Amino acid sequence: MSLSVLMESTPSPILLRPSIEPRDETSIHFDLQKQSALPTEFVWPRGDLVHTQDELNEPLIDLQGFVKGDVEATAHAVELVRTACSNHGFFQVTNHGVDSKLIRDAYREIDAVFKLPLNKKLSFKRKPGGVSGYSAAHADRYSSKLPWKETFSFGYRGLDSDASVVRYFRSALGEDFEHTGWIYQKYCESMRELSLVIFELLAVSLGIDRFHYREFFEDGNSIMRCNYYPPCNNSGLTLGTGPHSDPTSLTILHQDEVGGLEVFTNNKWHAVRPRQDALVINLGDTFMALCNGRYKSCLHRAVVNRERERRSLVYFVCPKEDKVVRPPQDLMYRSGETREYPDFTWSDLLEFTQNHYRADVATLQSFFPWLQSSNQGFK
Ligand SMILES: C=C1C[C@]23C[C@H]1CC[C@H]2[C@]1(C)CCC[C@@](C)(C(=O)O)[C@H]1[C@@H]3C(=O)O
Ligand SMILES: O=C(O)CCC(=O)C(=O)O
Ligand SMILES: [Fe+2]
Repeated sequence: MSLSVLMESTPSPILLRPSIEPRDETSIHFDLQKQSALPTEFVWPRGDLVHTQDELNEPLIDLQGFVKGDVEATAHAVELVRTACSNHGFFQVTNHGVDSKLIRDAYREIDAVFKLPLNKKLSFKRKPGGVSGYSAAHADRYSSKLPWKETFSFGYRGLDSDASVVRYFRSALGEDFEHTGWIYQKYCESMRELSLVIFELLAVSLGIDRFHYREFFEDGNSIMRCNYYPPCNNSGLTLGTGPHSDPTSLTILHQDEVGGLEVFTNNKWHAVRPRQDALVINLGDTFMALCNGRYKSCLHRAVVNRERERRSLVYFVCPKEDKVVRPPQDLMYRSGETREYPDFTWSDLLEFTQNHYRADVATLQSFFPWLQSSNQGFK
């Protein structure tokens, strides 16, 4: 579906409330776990709330054969990835090598964080312009279409010899959460390992050097985000996460058994079936630029429900901030393609999404004019 048509059917990108000075904190936090009526700030436009009964027909890719170098299994995985990524950029992987006990431990630990009293959670709230910390519905950043969710995010530097995740948990939440820090240190290390395998699979499917993307991301700095979606009395009027494509490169998401992740493709929303033994993989805007638009970064959202809380663990893979994002030469020469996107850095796109623009369906289209006008990038 062309972006312009998509744009008509989804809300125009909204700009943030001027992010120079967030409003007075005391007036903008919501305790979603104690909310009875739905505040108007959480009501979304009707066009964003279209309900779906359809399920996404994304492939379930068994990684075991690919990792072992089995020729037939690799050919099968490559074909499934190529088709899915050319269409909507979503697929699920099994035999991914991430310990199922580690995933269970990660949910148990983050449940304890989200169950803390609101004033304790606000003691480690996200600082303006930053990524790490707690947020209640992003109410300090936006003044309308607030997402019905609490989030807790932190950065993860690959090749992390100094256990920075543990140090962050200890400094932000206190000694009592050091154990939680170790669980997420291990979780992020597992996510990084899996992401590098996925990048090899993507490179093979694009017919380029198998290690190209692996080497590009090896020293990357990623973002771990835990989403907590409380039950909502008026779940049909709000969204847990609004329609967007991820500005990042690759997303590795585990959703609990409740379900709620939906993908917009073929002009309709499609639910992604929860599979506790699988991980959902989707491409982000930065990877779309890294493959010159061959593969799609796709619009998706998260819906909520009246009865059950829902959680998702989302690992966003990002390159080192200052690396220039451009597609590999041999992807361009072989097919004689012209460039779809100008050079940029993740540092500039992250700055744009954190301080100037709310990531939605048109983030890249809005980013490049900003980049040019604000003389960012190559100073
Ligand atoms: C770089 C990022 C910005 C967001 C977190 C990561 C990748 C996904 C982005 C996000 C989830 C897209 C929807 C809007 C958003 C504001 C959210 O609902 O959380 C986005 C994240 C963010 O800006 O914090
Ligand atoms: O919670 C989900 O299933 C989706 C969340 C998401 O898309 C995001 O955090 O970028
Ligand atoms: Fe997303």
